[in-house]
Amino acid sequence: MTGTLILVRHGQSDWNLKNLFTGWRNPDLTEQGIGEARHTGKQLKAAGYVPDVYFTSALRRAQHTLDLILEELEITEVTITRSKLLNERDYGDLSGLNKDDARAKWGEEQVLIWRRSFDVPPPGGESLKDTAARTLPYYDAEIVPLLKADKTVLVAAHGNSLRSIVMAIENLTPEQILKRELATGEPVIYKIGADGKLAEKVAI
Ligand SMILES: O=C(O)[C@@H](CO)OP(=O)(O)O
Repeated sequence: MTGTLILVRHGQSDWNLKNLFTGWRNPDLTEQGIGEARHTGKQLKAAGYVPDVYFTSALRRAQHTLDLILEELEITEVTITRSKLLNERDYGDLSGLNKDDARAKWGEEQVLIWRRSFDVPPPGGESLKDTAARTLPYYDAEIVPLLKADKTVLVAAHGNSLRSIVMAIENLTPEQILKRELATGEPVIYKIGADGKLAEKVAI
């Protein structure tokens, strides 16, 4: 028997569209982002997924994404656990800055290091390693026991908070996770075995 884990990055946010570092700032979805979230819900419904348990972050763009998925799944009676431990990586002093302006100021290479290195945090913010240090204990304590009990769990969260979980589940190296991008609204689906480890990655 296996549990099913569905990870969904939020749809395009207003600050994704404006090309701003977002982190813990709290923009909502754009019209495109709303469409992406609805599309995810429709895809999951068409594939027959009916999650038992729902998690999201403390940020609006992820919560709104989950609400839209639930609407498409036509699920109204639901308990949602919202935790800031699933929040996006904190971008610190870069939050709110334009990514192109940051490249012009600090150089392409430095900005890439801040964005995609494993353990170099942006000034005043979190590295992916720092993010994993809060997401993974939460995942292990709150989500893995449900998966071991054969539940289907949906987590609507963020590019980097989900990358930290994907890295652990797929046992990726820091070099491999650097290159892994999660598209807005694109679900990643895993079957997780009774040992809590990856049994199978499922295409949708
Ligand atoms: O701004 C952010 O919080 C993230 C996700 O959009 O950006 P990046 O792709 O640089 O990790």
